[in-house]
Amino acid sequence: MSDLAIRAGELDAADELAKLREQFVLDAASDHAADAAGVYLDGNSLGALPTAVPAHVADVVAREWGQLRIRSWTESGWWEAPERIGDLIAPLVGAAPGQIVVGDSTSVNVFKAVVGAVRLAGEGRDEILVDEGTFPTDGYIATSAARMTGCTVRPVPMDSLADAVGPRTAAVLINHVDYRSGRLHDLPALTAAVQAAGALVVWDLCHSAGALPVGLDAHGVDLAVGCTYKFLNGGPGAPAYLYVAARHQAAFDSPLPGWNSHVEPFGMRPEFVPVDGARRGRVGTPDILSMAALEAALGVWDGVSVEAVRAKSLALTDFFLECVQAYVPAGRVTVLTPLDHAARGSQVALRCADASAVMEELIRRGVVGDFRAPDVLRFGFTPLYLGFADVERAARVLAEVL
Ligand SMILES: Cc1ncc(COP(=O)(O)O)c(C=O)c1O
Ligand SMILES: Nc1c(O)cccc1C(=O)C[C@H](N)C(=O)O
Repeated sequence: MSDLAIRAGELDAADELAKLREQFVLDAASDHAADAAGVYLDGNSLGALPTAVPAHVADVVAREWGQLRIRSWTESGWWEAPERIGDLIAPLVGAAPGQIVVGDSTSVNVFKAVVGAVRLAGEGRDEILVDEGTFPTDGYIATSAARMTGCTVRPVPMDSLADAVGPRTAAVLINHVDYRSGRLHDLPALTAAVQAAGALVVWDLCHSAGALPVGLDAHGVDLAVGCTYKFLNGGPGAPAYLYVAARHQAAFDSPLPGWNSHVEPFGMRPEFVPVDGARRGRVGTPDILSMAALEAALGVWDGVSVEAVRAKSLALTDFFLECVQAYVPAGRVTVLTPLDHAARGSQVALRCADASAVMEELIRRGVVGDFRAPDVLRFGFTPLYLGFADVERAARVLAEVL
């Protein structure tokens, strides 16, 4: 056994979060090659299945839908689900209750948040800034939102964002963690810089929520969105969420007012009168079955602190980098993810020739990460269910493949 494999065993033995792995379904019916136990490093794309989910979803289907039918909207708490589940996510992103509503996709919530931010910014501001490396959907939607609000959209490199924001800027849309490189952007400093110029900031938390502390309230963020199928393990297509800071809620003017965000949904009135609070971010009927899976998945967080998860995430990525350096032939990969903890999310991205073929072979051998064009191997680290032995094994298999 190598020194690193021995160290991995010691680190796992000392890991306070190691027990949480039992709350996930991992490797039960895996069909990967028998000589390599599976390592799931793609929780930054689709989190693993929490064991509590199937029974809860089955109950919602069989009893709440099957037997109670329409009564479940009131008797099973279906109607309140978007805000109730929003309040379960709130502590994970540092928000007080009453500011997060769950529903729709991240893309749709980006639209609500960006148009909402431009409207909140008021007259005389006609520019939306987006971070240059943004996940594509955010850029597409910001561009469309700009067309619809009479704004122009300007992609800016993150290092010059604080200088780029100015008196014409209405809103700035930033990915908290860059999906490709894993770089963590400085939310407190950038929020302050945007607001000092009189603009509003919208943070996309897809790659940070559930992996590291966000501190939405503490840092005075205006609006935020995120998905729940990555580090929150809500399942494929799980509903996303929208955060509107309490101080903006009364003036938040959603571009997608629906009957669910009406003050009196069952009044069936022709004119729209928005409801107060987080519910104003709703549009139509909540997707109850997906919400049921998400609600059960969030139970994993009972008694778990995001700070502990962050500490383990950094330890896992540090250890992976150390193993890669020790095992992989020099010069074969380039690390794209910042080494500085303050600038690192919960993934490691490696640039590598033939990255697509390399990832295909890794997956065949049971080490599941993903490939992002043109040449990036991406490995996501979910501290709730990954251990140090997994990490050591993944680096060893990578070296074998390379
Ligand atoms: C940063 C980021 N924003 C948005 C999305 C897209 O979200 P959705 O498919 O929920 O609209 C993703 C991933 O799919 C993402 O990584
Ligand atoms: N949402 C996804 C999907 O429906 C299929 C495959 C991948 C995804 C992803 O989430 C991709 C992810 N946002 C990324 O960072 O690349």
